[in-house]
Amino acid sequence: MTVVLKLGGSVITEKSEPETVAEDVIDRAAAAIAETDDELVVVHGGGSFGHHHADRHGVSTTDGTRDAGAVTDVHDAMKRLNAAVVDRFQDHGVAAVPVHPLSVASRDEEGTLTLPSGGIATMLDEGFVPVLHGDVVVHASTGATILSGDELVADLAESLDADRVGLCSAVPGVLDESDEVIARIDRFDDVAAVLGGSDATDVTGGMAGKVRTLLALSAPAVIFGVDDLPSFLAGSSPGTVVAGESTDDH
Ligand SMILES: Nc1ncnc2c1ncn2[C@@H]1O[C@H](COP(=O)(O)OP(=O)(O)OP(=O)(O)O)[C@@H](O)[C@H]1O
Ligand SMILES: C=C(C)CCOP(=O)(O)O
Repeated sequence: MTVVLKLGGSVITEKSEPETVAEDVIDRAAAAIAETDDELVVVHGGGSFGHHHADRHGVSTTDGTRDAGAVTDVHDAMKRLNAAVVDRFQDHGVAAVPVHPLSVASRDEEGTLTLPSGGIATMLDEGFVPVLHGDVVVHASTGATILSGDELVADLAESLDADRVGLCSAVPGVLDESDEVIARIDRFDDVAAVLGGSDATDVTGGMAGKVRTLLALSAPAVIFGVDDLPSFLAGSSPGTVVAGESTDDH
């Protein structure tokens, strides 16, 4: 079983405080991940590391930069967060290894992502847990733009033919107007009215972007909070199941 798991930047960092890691949350995630026998790819978001640098330099998923210093500001911040995650995972016995998208991924002029996944597949075969992160990537005719962890998840889910996809976020699922968790989303229009951006500085779209991305996948995807991570990794679907029209379980 191949599982792609995103740890939201809002969960693993204190999103309101620049470059602050939520160590307790990373430790809880690591302990849960250490228990799974599945082949697991982890992707993490930017939280208080990537987004404010991107915002400061005016870089988004579509607005690019040709300023190398801006690229390294965003990328280096994400590498610092990635190193913190990988280190703590290894401390818990997880065979985590870092993968930095800037080094391998690119977008064409239309913004379509190419992320070679052969190395990641071999990491899985060899028992490693690749840990990727939202990043800045080169973009034809635009310089470099932001690649969100959510987009990475979607790309990897398809290229690795993942069986399950999970997004662990700061909320227990997608919430309706009464703040109740919506059990299942099949169509964007059914929930568009309750979907907002992110509470914090976030250049990649918050919850609305997440739901749109996940609806396009062929594997069923689940959005849940960190308390439900052990349950997700044990095979359950806590929180909100996002099952698009192309999803296998239809
Ligand atoms: N209907 C909704 N239900 C739940 N959360 C919502 C909703 N609308 C907007 N949000 C916001 O979306 C946020 C989750 O998106 P966000 O992009 O912050 O997540 P993340 O993936 O954890 O972080 P990052 O993008 O840094 O990786 C929630 O914390 C909440 O503020
Ligand atoms: C801002 C950067 C570099 C990462 C964006 O990834 P996300 O937090 O998953 O949206």
